Amino acid sequence: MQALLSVSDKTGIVEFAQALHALGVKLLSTGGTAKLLAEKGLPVTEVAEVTGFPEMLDGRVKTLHPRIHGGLLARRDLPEHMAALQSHGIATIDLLIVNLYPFKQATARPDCTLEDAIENIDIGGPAMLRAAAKNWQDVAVVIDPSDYTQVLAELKAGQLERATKFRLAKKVFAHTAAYDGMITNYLTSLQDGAEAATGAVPQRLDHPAVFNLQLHKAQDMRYGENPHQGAAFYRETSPVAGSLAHYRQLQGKELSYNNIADADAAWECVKTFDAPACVIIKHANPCGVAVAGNAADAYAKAFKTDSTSAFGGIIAFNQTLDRAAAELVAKQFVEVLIAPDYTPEALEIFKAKQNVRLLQVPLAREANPFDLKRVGGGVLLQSADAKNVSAGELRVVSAKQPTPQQMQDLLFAWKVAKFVKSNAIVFCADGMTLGVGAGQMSRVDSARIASIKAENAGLTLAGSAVASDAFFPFRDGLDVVCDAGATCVIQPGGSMRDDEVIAAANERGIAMVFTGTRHFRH
Ligand SMILES: NC(=O)c1ncn([C@@H]2O[C@H](COP(=O)(O)O)[C@@H](O)[C@H]2O)c1NC=O
Repeated sequence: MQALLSVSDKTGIVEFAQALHALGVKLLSTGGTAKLLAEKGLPVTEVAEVTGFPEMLDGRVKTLHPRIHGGLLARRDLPEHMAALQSHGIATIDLLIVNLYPFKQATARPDCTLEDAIENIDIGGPAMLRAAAKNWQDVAVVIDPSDYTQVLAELKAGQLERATKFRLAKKVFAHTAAYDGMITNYLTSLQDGAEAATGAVPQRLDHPAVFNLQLHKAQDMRYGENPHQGAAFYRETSPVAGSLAHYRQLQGKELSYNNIADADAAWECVKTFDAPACVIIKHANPCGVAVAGNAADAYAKAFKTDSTSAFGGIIAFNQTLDRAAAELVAKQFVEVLIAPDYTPEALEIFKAKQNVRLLQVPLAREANPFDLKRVGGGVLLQSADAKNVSAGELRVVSAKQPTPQQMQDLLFAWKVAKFVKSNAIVFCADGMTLGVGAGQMSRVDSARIASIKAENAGLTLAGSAVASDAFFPFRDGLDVVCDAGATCVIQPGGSMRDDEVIAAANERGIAMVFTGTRHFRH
């Protein structure tokens, strides 16, 4: 058996080659890899010896030769193929271990010139990978050091399983597709004229002309948004730290499509708070959000907002879920719970409720690199709404100044409003939501609904703070929230009739602050 080793990422390659050698496998290798193996005392034949050509053109041509590609591509079951190899003195290559030039790492460097990027496009590597993967029945191909262990174990047991060889081949085509996708994303993101500026770091457009994205199936689902729709959950190759895709399910039934969508809404919202927070989501909207001194108190407050809607909700915490919080949550019907961690006592409590899906997601606040939304025949791509307004950015536009307590409530309400579908109106006080109006076509209706919901929950809006995700186009919406009892309002401002709305705030004697940014969410 002959193996060809040619790797840029040399992690584990020496140990792997030593084990192959111990199994009697003949080692063939390219420049840098061969040098490393030889230094470790392994008998290795350089590819250049086989091809009869030195590696040339700064490594651009090393393995691109019939003596290599013949050895990879010949079908062992076809006598004509084997005869052709024999007549040309070509030996078969039965195992290929290749990983590619680090294009991603190179282009991530801020000083990467176009020339650097181009030199990091691997040519010979993908050619060999594709050749071996095409001939997967006869050639095993390994691109990922994490596969070394399994390959060795099977070789030691006698031979590589057919299923393993097919899995490795599929992995190769996914990998080379992603690699070419990455190159295309980079090149088509370059501004016109980038090709002229030799030695300079090229200007890049925010959105490439061709956008490739590779997603990996994490799980099939019983159905999609509705039972007649099929569905699966796909994960990015490297999801950002702290994103839902990193979840570990500790117990409970299989996650559904709606569970994952709602869990994401809950998790993204709860992550924005520093204090212990709890978010209860129903149909992608928060129906209760609160901060408190601990997780249990945060839950108790969040539940009060709309205990009817909280039934069967998706509940997220930004703190370890402890016994006190678990005991409270366990009293209600909950579909999914999300927390950075659970104490053993909390886990014990949910053991008796095996239907509850418990997700553990490591907490980190990195924003997603982009947002993507399907439309007929295409997708809309935008940067994530990562804007978090700070107190310093707010502009008080009313005659009345908000008190420090009001300012705190306003900022809390504003954070929540960002996660409520537009038009969003959110009444809050003392770090909890009192009434949430979501997804209405009219802002006035949203305001009315939010106040009706607070009334239904028996919560007073007297002295409350209100957030509106976008500006009040007229004073009518403001009048509704004032009539309900709000004494301070936070909104982006920017309406043609801001003057009218500010005059209304002054007339009603409330404090109003502008954020300068809005948070539409559709
Ligand atoms: N040009 C070629 O024929 C060629 N053959 C293999 N490579 C790559 O060379 C790298 C290994 O090089 P070395 O063993 O010299 O460190 C691998 O990433 C492999 O994918 C090549 N390099 C680039 O195209």
